[in-house]
Amino acid sequence: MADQEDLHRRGLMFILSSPSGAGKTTISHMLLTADEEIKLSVSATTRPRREGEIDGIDYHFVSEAQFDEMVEKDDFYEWAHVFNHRYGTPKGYIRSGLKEGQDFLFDIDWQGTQQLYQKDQQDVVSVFILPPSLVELRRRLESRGTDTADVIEGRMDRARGEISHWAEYDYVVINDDVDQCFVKVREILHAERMKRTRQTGLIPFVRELME
Ligand SMILES: Nc1nc2c(ncn2[C@@H]2O[C@H](COP(=O)(O)OP(=O)(O)O)[C@@H](O)[C@H]2O)c(=O)[nH]1
Ligand SMILES: Nc1ncnc2c1ncn2[C@@H]1O[C@H](COP(=O)(O)OP(=O)(O)O)[C@@H](O)[C@H]1O
Repeated sequence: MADQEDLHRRGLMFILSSPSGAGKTTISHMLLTADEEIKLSVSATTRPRREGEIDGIDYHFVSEAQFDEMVEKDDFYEWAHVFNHRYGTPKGYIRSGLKEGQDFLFDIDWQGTQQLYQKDQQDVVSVFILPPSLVELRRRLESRGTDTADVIEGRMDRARGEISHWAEYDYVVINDDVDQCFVKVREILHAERMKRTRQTGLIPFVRELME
């Protein structure tokens, strides 16, 4: 019989993706505040820090040379080019955390999502967040006030391409009202945790019930 250690549920890799500006950072923060059992997988990026972002909390902000070195050392689970910058998920503590049953939230794009699915089918759960319209998407990017007009145009140009990957995700949620969207995302997380195939820790308990 497998020992108790093996019977713990492995952690979930819970992915939120969306076109830029649809609200995944907002929903991620709400989820991380409401649910103490999930931690953010903090990505490394070569993009400049935005006002209000904290190094090591929102991202690990690294230079091009530091990113190159991490790629060479095979330090990433996955990495991708997005908007002229590079973003990657450091393996680091995620690997051991998952083994111990820690759930992680990933705010990554469709390229990263595909790479995680290739590596680890059964622990990945992916959610794609859609904006209610492209007009509203532009309004949100403008109202966020973190990007120049050129950068906003670039993000709008890429939005259609990103949305075209929606069918590769397990779940799709429209972020019209932010509170309603958050509740839906949280319900997905709760339901996925209870999936029978993840409840290996219950095996001894169920055996006892059947005796
Ligand atoms: N593949 C991959 N994508 C990432 C990673 N970290 C962030 N991203 C994605 O990079 C894109 C740009 O992120 P960011 O510059 O923070 O802008 P945002 O779209 O406004 O949140 C988003 O689609 C993120 O989900 C990562 O580690 N890997
Ligand atoms: N449902 C919503 N209704 C109105 N504004 C929203 C909603 N969700 C997010 N926002 C706002 O839109 C902007 C972009 O959201 P953000 O979470 O940064 O998007 P992303 O991480 O997908 O780029 C932010 O200013 C945020 O406060």
